[in-house]
Amino acid sequence: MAVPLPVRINLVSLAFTALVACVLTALGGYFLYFQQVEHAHSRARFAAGDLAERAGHMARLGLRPQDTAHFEEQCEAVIRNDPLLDEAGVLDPLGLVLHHYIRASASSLLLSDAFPMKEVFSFDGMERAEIRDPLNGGAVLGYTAVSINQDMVLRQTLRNVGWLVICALSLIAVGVLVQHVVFWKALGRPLAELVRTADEIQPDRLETIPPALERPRRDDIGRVYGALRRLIERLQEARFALLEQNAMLEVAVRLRTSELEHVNQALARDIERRKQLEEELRTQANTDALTGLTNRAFVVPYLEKRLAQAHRETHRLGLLLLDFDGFKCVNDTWGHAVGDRALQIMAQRMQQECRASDVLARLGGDEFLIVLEDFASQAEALGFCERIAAQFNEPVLVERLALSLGISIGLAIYPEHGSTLDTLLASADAAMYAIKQAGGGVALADQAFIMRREA
Ligand SMILES: Nc1nc2c(ncn2[C@@H]2O[C@H](COP(=O)(O)OP(=O)(O)OP(=O)(O)O)[C@@H](O)[C@H]2O)c(=O)[nH]1
Repeated sequence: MAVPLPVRINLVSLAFTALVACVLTALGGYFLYFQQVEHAHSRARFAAGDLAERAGHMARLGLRPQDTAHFEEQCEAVIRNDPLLDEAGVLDPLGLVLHHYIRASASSLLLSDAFPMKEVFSFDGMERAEIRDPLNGGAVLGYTAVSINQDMVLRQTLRNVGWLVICALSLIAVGVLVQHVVFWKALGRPLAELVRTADEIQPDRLETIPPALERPRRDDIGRVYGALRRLIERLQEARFALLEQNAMLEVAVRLRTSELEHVNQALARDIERRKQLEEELRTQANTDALTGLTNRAFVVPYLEKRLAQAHRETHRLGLLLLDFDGFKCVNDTWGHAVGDRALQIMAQRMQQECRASDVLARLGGDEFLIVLEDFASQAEALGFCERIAAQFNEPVLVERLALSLGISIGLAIYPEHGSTLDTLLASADAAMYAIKQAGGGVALADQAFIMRREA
């Protein structure tokens, strides 16, 4: 779980304050100890001086230190009156201990004959004074020495340090409390509110600024609130612009879609028209405009295909070449329009005579061609030719005119009269020409003629 920022700040601050307090307490303890030591030394100096001065007075009265036991009491009084002192003594000029008192609880005995004189003068825990003889020009009569109570110095120092620590801890506790209150009010609560407010911001609820951000604040948090408010305002603007753009985009897409639909429809119509046109063109290309029959362009490739199939399937195929007789005369006598109409009527008659499997084509002028299929014999094919020719027995009625037309038909049969389109056409043409010379009718191709051409 994340620790809130104010608590973290407090913890860091607490750790730092504790560190500072520890350092200050250590320095204070060190200082207190030396103060205490210095105080004990000054007490020892004073006691040693006092003892030496009393000994001087005694010497003025003619009593030397070694002559009176009064100094025993003096030494005891000094030690009893001051707990900071441990031991007091009077020594002769050579360092021999004349009078001496040591506290019962003292840890070690310093002033004894075993304690050398030079140690007395150099030992750090002891203060000394000279006993001067006022009657003898201040000659040295001996020495006084007072040692300090090290244990007591330490105990008192520790006691003082203890108080110091208590004071420091109390100060830290108060400081932390104050800090916590200050940080929570100045930072924690506003930050928590800021986080809650930021969490509540939703894209669809940007219309109103959260009330917490409207409250005026003059501190740094207030600046953060202001920044968040400005951010929301910019988001509002951006969202509004986005909605506008979306709406415009939707309209543009709708327009474009409808445009595309129109274009698509127009394109579909175009394609359909083009297909129809192509179909018409194909039909036109393969159709004779006057009679509506298929034309030469269609029938020649068709004939080639049927010939190939007949070759594969080994069946017969009939080819009829037809040419009107006396048609020029109709044109010349009654005009081209009457000739046209006669051509149309005769084409219709011939077509009616054909079966679905037969193909009638106009090659041009008054020349026609029929592809004949499904016949069992030459006689059957010739019978078909006769029926076609019989259509010309009836006069052709055009604009109250009864026109008489003849027909010459040359019949060539695959494979008897030719195995290729050219030879079949030539056979049929020769037969048709021959019968025309004979005055019209139906003629079967001459096999001998064919043999000659193919040879
Ligand atoms: N009305 C009309 N006449 C055409 C058309 N195409 C060709 N012709 C005419 O048809 C005639 C055909 O000539 P021919 O075959 O010599 O006429 P014909 O009188 O039948 O002579 P033969 O075939 O020898 O019996 C010509 O006068 C052409 O000008 C057409 O589309 N319409």
